[in-house]
Amino acid sequence: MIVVIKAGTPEVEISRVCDELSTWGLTPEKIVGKHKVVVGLVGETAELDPYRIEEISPFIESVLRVEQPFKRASREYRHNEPSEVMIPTPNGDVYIGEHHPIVVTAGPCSVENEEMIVATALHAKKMGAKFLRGGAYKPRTSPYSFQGHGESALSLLAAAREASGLGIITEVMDTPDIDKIAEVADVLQIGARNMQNFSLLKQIGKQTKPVLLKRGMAATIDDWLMAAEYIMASGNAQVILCERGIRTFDSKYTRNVLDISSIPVLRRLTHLPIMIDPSHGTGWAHFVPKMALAAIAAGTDSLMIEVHPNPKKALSDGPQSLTFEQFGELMDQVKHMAAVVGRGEREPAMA
Ligand SMILES: O=C[C@H](O)[C@H](O)COP(=O)(O)O
Ligand SMILES: C=C(OP(=O)(O)O)C(=O)O
Repeated sequence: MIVVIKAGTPEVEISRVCDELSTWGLTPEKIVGKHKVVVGLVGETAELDPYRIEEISPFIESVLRVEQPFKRASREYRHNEPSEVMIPTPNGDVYIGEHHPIVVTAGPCSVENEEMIVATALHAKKMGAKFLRGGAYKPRTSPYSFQGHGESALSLLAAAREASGLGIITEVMDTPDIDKIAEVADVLQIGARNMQNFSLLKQIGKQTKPVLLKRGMAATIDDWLMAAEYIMASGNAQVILCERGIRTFDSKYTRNVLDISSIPVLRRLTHLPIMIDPSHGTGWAHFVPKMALAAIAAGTDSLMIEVHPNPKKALSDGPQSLTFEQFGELMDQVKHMAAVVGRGEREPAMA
């Protein structure tokens, strides 16, 4: 349920409404949007009569039911206003959300050594990316495949952050690793394979860094939004949803099927920001640029692109990684497409 507060209502009156609703055994959450303040209500609201709530205060405009099972993640919960995630990085605060320029995250699948991760970070920065991606802990299909360098790769990510000023996005696979990864990462990634690891979701929701939640390869959009709900219900509302391709009957030409239609669907269902990963989505470097541009045209807020100094020698995901040169070309196209849809970098205002 949400309580829509009238414009211009004094703070003290909003607090009074929240205090009263707390005494009813509900958890009120004040959400300040660009146009409205709403109070989200979580708890046993099924039997509650909205008119009884409206009677609490003359400052209440309306009381609406949230019909979706994912309450906090639903678009209704913010009265149709998109949320944004703000991430402080050494190069400045980066916003990901519907009213902001397209943000690009780039980097290798795995952190292999200091030289390659720093070189990739510097190139990504030069081309306009805002985040460096790279796995220290790698979820691999085969136990015999390279599993990532683990903890020692975290200090290499820290070195790349320092050299480039880019924010770091890296995956957490296991609950005991959360704190040490959060010391280095600006955004914690939950990978496709862990999207429904509920104990991990609950723990990641208890820490304060933003979370990139990848869609499970066989997850419906409702499953995915319920996974986001787990994180939000544990206290962390800074969730970005990342579509990375789903499994279908046809895996002959692409590794996964990138569900571009999830973008407008998510827009309708949720206020959360969206990222698209065409690298895992297609599995082939050749297809990545077209799908990246299609994702911008369809309304994504951000992209995740795998880039490697020498994809042929990559320890993981080489075939889907762009070379530096290919990434530079793609970034030129991204800038054009972003401008076409009104999501280009804003020019600094003239003095
Ligand atoms: O991003 C890297 C993943 O670990 C990789 O895509 C897993 O794939 P694989 O282990 O099936 O090769
Ligand atoms: C493992 C990764 O991706 P996914 O979870 O989407 O397979 C990754 O981005 O490193």
